[in-house]
Amino acid sequence: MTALRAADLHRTYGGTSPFARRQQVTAVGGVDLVLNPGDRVGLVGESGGGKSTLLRMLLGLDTPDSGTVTYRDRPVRPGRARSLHWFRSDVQAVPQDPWSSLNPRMRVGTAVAEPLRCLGATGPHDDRVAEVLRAVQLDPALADRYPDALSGGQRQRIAIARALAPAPRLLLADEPVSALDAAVRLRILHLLRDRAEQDGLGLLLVTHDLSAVREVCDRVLVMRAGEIVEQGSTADVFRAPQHEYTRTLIEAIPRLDAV
Ligand SMILES: Nc1ncnc2c1ncn2[C@@H]1O[C@H](COP(=O)(O)OP(=O)(O)OP(=O)(O)O)[C@@H](O)[C@H]1O
Repeated sequence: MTALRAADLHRTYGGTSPFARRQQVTAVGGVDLVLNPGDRVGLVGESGGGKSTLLRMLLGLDTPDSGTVTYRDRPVRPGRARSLHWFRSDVQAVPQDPWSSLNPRMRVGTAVAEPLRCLGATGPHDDRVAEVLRAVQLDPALADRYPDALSGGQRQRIAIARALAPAPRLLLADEPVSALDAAVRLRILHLLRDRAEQDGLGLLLVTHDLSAVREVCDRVLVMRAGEIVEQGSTADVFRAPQHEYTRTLIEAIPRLDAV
């Protein structure tokens, strides 16, 4: 049984009046995608290509205009939190923006434990919180702090720790290392890769940065203007990119991976 499956997803933004129709943007125009436990899939493309929109539909946060998202053959649709527990306990997300994703009035430890509480796990959760903070190379003592006192890179790692806290089977991460310095970035990418290889976590790494995909993923999807223009094993796509757009992305890889 396939875990997460998207079939022919479409999502357009803009109004339906004759005037507004001219301003419509097709954010996602017919995407198919499959993610199973243990998969390490990179979804790459430039800003505005539709990656975040696709991710929101995969997570049941947005409704496609057409097409379906299923998890273990059950439909995934936006709805009340409780009606999605069956899905959220297996599929977690790392949001793109570590500044807005953390409640400034909630201590870090409470924020990291939040998915556990929401999913009905009985506490105390202190040990699990300390474990996942250590996994993302943060001092567990940060649990007592408020997000305002933390750097962007620390917040980003807290968002990753929080997503890992309920031990999901799949992790959908939107630019999860964009705020990290080069050395920490590599360690976090390797943590994600190890979770996939050793624990069978299925990973969808959404990024504009192909070097991150090369570190972590064995399969890559290249998205442009709402469509997957190329896909294949990471090795093949890097060795012999078929699409001009993929070649441009590969040429743009920053030389940070020498750290
Ligand atoms: N809420 C919205 N209303 C109108 N247009 C939107 C909305 N969200 C996204 N778009 C448009 O849809 C297209 C795809 O955006 P999306 O954020 O999915 O791309 P992306 O590849 O994730 O880019 P980024 O990496 O910058 O997040 C863009 O043209 C964007 O302007």
